[in-house]
Amino acid sequence: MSVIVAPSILAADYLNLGEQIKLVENAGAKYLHIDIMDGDFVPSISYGPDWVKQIKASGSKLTLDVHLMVNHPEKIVDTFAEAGADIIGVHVEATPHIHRALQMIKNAGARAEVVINPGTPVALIEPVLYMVDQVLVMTVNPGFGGQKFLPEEIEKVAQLRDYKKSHGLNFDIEIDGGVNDKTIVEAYKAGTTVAVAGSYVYDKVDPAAKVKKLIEATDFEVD
Ligand SMILES: O=C(CO)[C@H](O)[C@H](O)COP(=O)(O)O
Repeated sequence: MSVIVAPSILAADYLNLGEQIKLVENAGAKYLHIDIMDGDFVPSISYGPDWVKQIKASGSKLTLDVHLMVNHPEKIVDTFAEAGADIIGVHVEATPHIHRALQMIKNAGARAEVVINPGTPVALIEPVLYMVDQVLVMTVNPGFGGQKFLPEEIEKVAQLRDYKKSHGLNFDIEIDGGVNDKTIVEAYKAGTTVAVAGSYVYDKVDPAAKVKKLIEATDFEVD
């Protein structure tokens, strides 16, 4: 068993996006991570639902893992589900209506993900863990690629793994930010099942080799 690799297109070469996606898919990535940034919840602005629609229509078999770094995500979850998002992640910090936002994602036929920032404890999302398919633990503060991995976030992964076991739940645990073939190892041991990697994969050198390295680095059994 290895971690599921989710390359983040934030660091990709946008003028050759189709090719960049094929490279990681052929190398063994199963998910493609698409960061939606609104310039408000996070300082940056990225792209919108048309990107998801076009990637879906490109014939890629990758699971489209859409991370909404936006305030009031419940206003746009339907739009992204219609565009073809397979997984939609919403930040607990971005809305007073996290339960409703997750319900909307599920009603729209996508997999529901709740996301926590480094400053947010796991306890804050415990009331909604029974209804999610995936939890994303941010291992950097969201908004920018290329930041340094925060090792203290691994403890939250372990807490979530223990919660899953003690409550008989089966959600995936994803990490995002500063992931490389070194930082992934302890996070995988703690219970990470999906790893987002942006700049490590798409550093313009050899994205396929980087995906393979992440898979190889986690090619061992954990309980
Ligand atoms: O959510 C994110 C930043 O907020 C991204 O997924 C980002 O692409 C991660 O990049 P890197 O792997 O370079 O840290």
